[in-house]
Amino acid sequence: MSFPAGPIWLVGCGNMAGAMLRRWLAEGLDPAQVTVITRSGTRAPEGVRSLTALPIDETPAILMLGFKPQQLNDIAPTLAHLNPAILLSILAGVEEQTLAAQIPAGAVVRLMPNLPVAIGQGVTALYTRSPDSAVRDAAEALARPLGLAPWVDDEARFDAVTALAGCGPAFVFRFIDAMAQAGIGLGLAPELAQQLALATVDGAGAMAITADAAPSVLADRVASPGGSTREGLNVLDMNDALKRLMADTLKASERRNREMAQAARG
Ligand SMILES: NC(=O)C1=CN([C@@H]2O[C@H](COP(=O)(O)OP(=O)(O)OC[C@H]3O[C@@H](n4cnc5c(N)ncnc54)[C@H](O)[C@@H]3O)[C@@H](O)[C@H]2O)C=CC1
Ligand SMILES: O=C(O)[C@@H]1CCC=N1
Repeated sequence: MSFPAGPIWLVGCGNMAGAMLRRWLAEGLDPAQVTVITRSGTRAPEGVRSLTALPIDETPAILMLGFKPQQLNDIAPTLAHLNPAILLSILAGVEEQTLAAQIPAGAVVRLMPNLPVAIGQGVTALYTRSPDSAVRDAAEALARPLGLAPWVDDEARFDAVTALAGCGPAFVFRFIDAMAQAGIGLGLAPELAQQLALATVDGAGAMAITADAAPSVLADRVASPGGSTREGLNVLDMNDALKRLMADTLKASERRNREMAQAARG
């Protein structure tokens, strides 16, 4: 699947949109197709045009919103005349209808990427109401080089997808950090503890992806009867401690996505 033709403009290009762009370029997107528009004139990758204001008398084929959801109501009026064929939004929470009402476009596609897209191992969930297969193909052509690219049929589930996969890397990073800190607490040197935690999460994740059993079963395979893993699992499992913590974590993120959607609706 090749990249869509025509000019691609990114309005806002910070941590997330910047990671997507770097990966697209690494996978062969022509930098001459890309214009980045930011408030501060971000230093763009080589060959990419970087501006602090919209070009006059030009229209992108694809316009991607990469700023914060809280900025939509200020920035949208400045984009309302562009009428791109496809409007892509990575804004957490903000619904398709809110976007379509503020920024006219041939079609709106919501993307929910996560940070590991930078290395092609991310998740980019997609949602659109457009039945146009050319629109869906173009969005997928951009999402696929970033990693897993599942379509979500029900927009009402997009906040949950965002909580799990969009925010998820932060929760995993915290977990790695907590594991390393716990190792330090047991007397390991900080550098070794961090190395062990990182390699363990890396190896366990890679194994879980290709394994013949679910992660819940794999956990039991590590736990030799009467051994030390079971003692540790008993702590995580007591009163479903970890499950409850994770449920509360995702609920809080999902709720915040809904709040941002509500604020953008006005
Ligand atoms: N950081 C993440 O892991 C993820 C972020 N997102 C979404 O990505 C979006 C951006 O988040 P981050 O990259 O984390 O934030 P960020 O703060 O790193 O990037 C924001 C960008 O918007 C630009 N900007 C600010 N005001 C502007 C204006 N008036 N006109 C044009 N550009 C302007 C900034 O220069 C910057 O490039 C948010 O909507 C967020 O919901 C979605 C999934 C994951
Ligand atoms: O924190 C945020 O709002 C964004 C959404 C998903 C990840 N980061």
